[in-house]
Amino acid sequence: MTLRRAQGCFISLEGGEGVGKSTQAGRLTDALRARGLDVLLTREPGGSPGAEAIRQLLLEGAGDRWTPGAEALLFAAARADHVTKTIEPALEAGRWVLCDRFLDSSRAYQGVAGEVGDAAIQNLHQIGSDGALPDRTLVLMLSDEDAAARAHARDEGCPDRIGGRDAKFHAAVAQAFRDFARDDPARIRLIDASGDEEAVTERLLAALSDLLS
Ligand SMILES: Nc1ncnc2c1ncn2[C@@H]1O[C@H](COP(=O)(O)OP(=O)(O)OP(=O)(O)O)[C@@H](O)[C@H]1O
Ligand SMILES: Cc1cn([C@H]2C[C@H](O)[C@@H](COP(=O)(O)O)O2)c(=O)[nH]c1=O
Repeated sequence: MTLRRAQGCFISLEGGEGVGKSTQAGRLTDALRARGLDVLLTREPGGSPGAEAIRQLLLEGAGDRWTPGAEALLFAAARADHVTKTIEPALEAGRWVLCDRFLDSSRAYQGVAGEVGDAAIQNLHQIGSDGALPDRTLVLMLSDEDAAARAHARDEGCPDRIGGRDAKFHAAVAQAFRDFARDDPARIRLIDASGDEEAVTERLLAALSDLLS
């Protein structure tokens, strides 16, 4: 489903742990605002009061706190609240929405790496959020080693419930994002996340050039 909007665009930033999404979400928001756009920066899980409460349930506690299916349902419930309360109203008001993670994180983490299955994740998204999709999804890609080093340095060795999963899980997440981009090149673009922050922001802007003209 295409979300109703006056003139705004819905952009999601995706990728594995530590690739620089949150850093680039802030930088890209500034760059788009400097072009005169009214941008709402939001994130998942979270982005509305209800979804932020669910974020705590998802990211805190023991690794086995939820079954894979329960985890997928919680992400879908948080997303449904976020889409209804935050994303849709902003797009209807003609704003741009930049979202740090969205559906493709559930497809990669729960659907593929967590083995719930892509079709099941898409079904939950249809039920919860009417299948709403971004206009463009930019996936930051970094070698598994460099991403793990960045995340480790940032977290000081104390990752959250999902970030702390093993290297095999995170490699499966990264491969899933590559596969999604191959299967849906019109929406999903892979972006090289290596090098300095400014260079990465320029690559992201280049991947939005058709939407900015
Ligand atoms: N281009 C870059 N070069 C070097 N370090 C970077 C770069 N971009 C971000 N970092 C650093 O890497 C760490 C991870 O960045 P950030 O938190 O933005 O990643 P993320 O993709 O949002 O991670 P997560 O999904 O795990 O929250 C931070 O300490 C950040 O300062
Ligand atoms: C939206 C979404 C997120 N996750 C995971 C990915 C990360 O480990 C955390 C979010 O932490 P961040 O520092 O805000 O990136 O949650 C997931 O497994 N499934 C999802 O749908």
